[in-house]
Amino acid sequence: MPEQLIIAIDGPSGSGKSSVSRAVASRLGVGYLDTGAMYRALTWWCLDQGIDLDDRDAVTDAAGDYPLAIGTDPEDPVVQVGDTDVTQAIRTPEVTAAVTKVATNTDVRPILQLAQRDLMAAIAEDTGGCVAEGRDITTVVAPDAHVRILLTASEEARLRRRSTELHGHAEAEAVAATRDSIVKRDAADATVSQFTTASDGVVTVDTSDLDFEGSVDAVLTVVTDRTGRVPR
Ligand SMILES: Nc1ncnc2c1ncn2[C@@H]1O[C@H](COP(=O)(O)OP(=O)(O)O)[C@@H](O)[C@H]1O
Ligand SMILES: Nc1ccn([C@H]2C[C@H](O)[C@@H](COP(=O)(O)OP(=O)(O)O)O2)c(=O)n1
Repeated sequence: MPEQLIIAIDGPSGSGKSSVSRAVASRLGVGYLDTGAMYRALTWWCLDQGIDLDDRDAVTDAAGDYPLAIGTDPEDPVVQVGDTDVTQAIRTPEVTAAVTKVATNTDVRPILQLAQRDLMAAIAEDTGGCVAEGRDITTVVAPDAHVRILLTASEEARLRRRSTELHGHAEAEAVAATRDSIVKRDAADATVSQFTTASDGVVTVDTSDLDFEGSVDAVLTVVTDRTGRVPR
């Protein structure tokens, strides 16, 4: 059994990465890293500072020195930039619409990827492990993780979940309003990361027909099979 348990989870928007990863980290008693929140917080910072997201160099400079403090407690992952708590602000439709410009800036990515590796090591040192989730964790940030999972779900299920989360229901109008933020963003994000099919050694967990607890259990089963670690 590895002393420090590193778990990498990738997948498209709405597959359940954040919520499932948090629950998995809690059940294993280890820390959590939401790498998407780092791209979102950088986007929020650029918008707040009046940095033009089309100015690749300016955004790259910001990536190197934005004052991010990311919470790694899976029960309460607070995100702060400077003195501002941006936990909610980074989930607004404005940031969601803009984040792809930052995430597809190929000069920004290596800077955040390096920061993510350092954070994962620090979290593992502190808590005995780390569950990190995003789009390129299994392939680029932590290809040596003890457990690597691609969390997927059908487009229909992902639209239904996000629509319910944002609008309280999944009626046709709400699903249509959600479509761009899922489908278009995934297509753009997929140009810089490989999260639509599993790379060698990455286990696919399809949650289309699972409820939330079922998804958590499916991931924990992979963890136990691979590492012998039994959740609490
Ligand atoms: N297996 C599941 N069944 C039903 N709802 C789920 C499932 N997994 C996640 N959800 C819900 O779907 C929404 C999107 O999940 P989230 O974790 O934000 O996905 P991602 O981080 O992949 O974008 C959340 O409201 C979450 O509670
Ligand atoms: N490791 C990562 C994590 C997120 N991203 C991108 C992909 C998304 O458009 C944004 C925000 O990611 P986030 O996981 O918060 O997005 P969703 O909530 O799943 O829709 O950042 C990335 O390119 N690489």
